[in-house]
Amino acid sequence: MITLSTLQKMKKEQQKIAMLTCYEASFATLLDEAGVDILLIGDSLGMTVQGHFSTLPVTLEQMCYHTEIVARGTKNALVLADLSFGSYQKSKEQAFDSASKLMAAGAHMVKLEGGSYMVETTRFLQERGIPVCTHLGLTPQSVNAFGGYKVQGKGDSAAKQLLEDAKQHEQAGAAMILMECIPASLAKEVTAALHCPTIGIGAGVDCDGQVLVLHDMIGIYAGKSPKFSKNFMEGQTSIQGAISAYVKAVKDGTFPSLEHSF
Ligand SMILES: Nc1nc(=O)c2c([nH]1)NC[C@@H]1CN(c3ccc(C(=O)N[C@@H](CCC(=O)O)C(=O)O)cc3)CN21
Ligand SMILES: CC(C)C(=O)C(=O)O
Ligand SMILES: [Mg+2]
Repeated sequence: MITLSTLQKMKKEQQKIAMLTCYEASFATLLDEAGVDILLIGDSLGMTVQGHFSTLPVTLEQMCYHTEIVARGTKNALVLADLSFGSYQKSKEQAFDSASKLMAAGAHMVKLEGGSYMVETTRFLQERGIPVCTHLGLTPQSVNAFGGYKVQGKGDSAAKQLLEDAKQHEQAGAAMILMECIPASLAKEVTAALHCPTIGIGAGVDCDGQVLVLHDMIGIYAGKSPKFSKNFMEGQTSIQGAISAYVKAVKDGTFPSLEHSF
């Protein structure tokens, strides 16, 4: 079983962490058996499974349902679940109520999106026994504020702010930091500055681990996949083969290459 201490050990020993999104039991078993370290029940299911244009319409009840059916198919991997939009931003108490439901559904850790204003929420959950992953950079629940899915952390002051946010969340007890769609050089700097593991998506090869959306990496997403994702079905004859190729590419540091980075 992968636990928090496994992940810390992997960072220390420079073994890369392979993570994928997963929304249901059959894929959970397949990914688990292929050696994926962390299964993320991402609110991206609003786009991949439900066909919405953003992650905003996803409800906490839906996240709990998907967490339950992923957890049921998982033996070894760590199960990480996204807090849905509106289920944690109001107060740290609201966040605890929502996170506790995801934990009861089978999550081992919850992920929240946010910068400095979320630090006290991270602390509140962590102190109450809920491991937290903080998602920084392109936080998709803020797509309307960003004006689109755009690269974040560009320029000195944005980079400095992101590094500061990461350090503050770590100090507040975050077990892991996930960085999305930021310059590779910044993600490298953050990874070196932290003791906890970092996971990147569109954040370059120097994070402690990588994540992709499952539907992008097997080439079945109906919308347009981001530039940083890669279709691992190319050259493979089965989904199992594609998943194994992804795990291997993350572990040996050949994914992401420069064409999948910013
Ligand atoms: N299928 C899918 N894959 C994802 O990676 C993903 C989701 N859905 N849903 C939730 C968020 C949204 N994400 C996205 C979506 C689009 C871009 C995108 O199109 N980015 C531009 C770069 C823009 C720029 O250069 O500033 C690109 O061309 O990739 C990025 C992240 C990542 N997440
Ligand atoms: C893109 C990943 C990191 C995510 O948050 C999701 O799948 O919802
Ligand atoms: Mg998400």
